[in-house]
Amino acid sequence: MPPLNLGSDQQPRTPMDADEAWRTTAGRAAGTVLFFDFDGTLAPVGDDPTAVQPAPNVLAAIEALAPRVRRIAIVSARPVEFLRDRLGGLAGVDLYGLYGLEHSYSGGDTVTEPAALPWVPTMAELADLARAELPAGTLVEFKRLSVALHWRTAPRLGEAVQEWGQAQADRLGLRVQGGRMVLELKPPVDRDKGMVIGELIRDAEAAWYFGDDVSDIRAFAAVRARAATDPDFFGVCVAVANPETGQEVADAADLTIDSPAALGDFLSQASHRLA
Ligand SMILES: O=P(O)(O)OC[C@H]1O[C@H](O[C@H]2O[C@H](CO)[C@@H](O)[C@H](O)[C@H]2O)[C@H](O)[C@@H](O)[C@@H]1O
Repeated sequence: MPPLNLGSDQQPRTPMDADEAWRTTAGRAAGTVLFFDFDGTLAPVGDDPTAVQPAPNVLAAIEALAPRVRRIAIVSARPVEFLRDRLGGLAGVDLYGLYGLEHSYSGGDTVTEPAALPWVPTMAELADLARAELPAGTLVEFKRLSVALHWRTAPRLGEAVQEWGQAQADRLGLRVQGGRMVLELKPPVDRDKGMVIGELIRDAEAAWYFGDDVSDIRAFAAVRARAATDPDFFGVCVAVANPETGQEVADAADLTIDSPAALGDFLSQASHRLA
């Protein structure tokens, strides 16, 4: 598949220069939505998924941007409660967890997609089975409505873990989502980052999406699709570089930023442009 930003019907009208892009956004800031993935975008990746924290400067930058745009949302594969814990101090930011199977608007209660709830017991059993059957070195992350199988600290296990995960998905009728040294098993419920973004930008005038991994490419595609049908809509897709799946993501983006810390600097500068 050609990179999304080179497809003949999806050619971005986005200026590739970030200064120009923020100037264009400033003219429609009240109709602008900013979306951020969490792991690898706001937070640097580490060995232990429970230990990661946002890069020091990103939360302050998002806080400064929030009053200047219509809406800010975090769209992640993490549960909403995890995001709330890590981003707790951020007022007025919407959280979409588990690829949109959960959400919380502006600090409100967490709402779960009803169609996913019957899958909780299956996921719990699957996590137990993974812990029992997968070789030592695999990290099993149970997220209530999904199970992530990690091999970051034991890269040699990647192939075996993916084979096991795919076999379980086939057996149980689950969906799989690949990522950075991780395979995730999810309920067969139609919800992904692209669907979330597509719904949230229906009446927006501009949107920026910042992401680092392959699941974020669907979100980029939703921004592109909106731009393709509305010449007045202004969409920008930004990749945060990663050494694993990053090339594919960068190929689909308008801009690439080096790291979560660099994203913090980029957003701080942006908040001055939207002032
Ligand atoms: O949608 P995201 O917010 O980007 O979440 C994607 C996955 O992120 C986490 O895994 C990744 O980050 C870990 C911590 O840095 C790292 O150890 C792992 O190798 C990465 O794949 C999270 O643990 C997963 O559940 C998410 O699916």
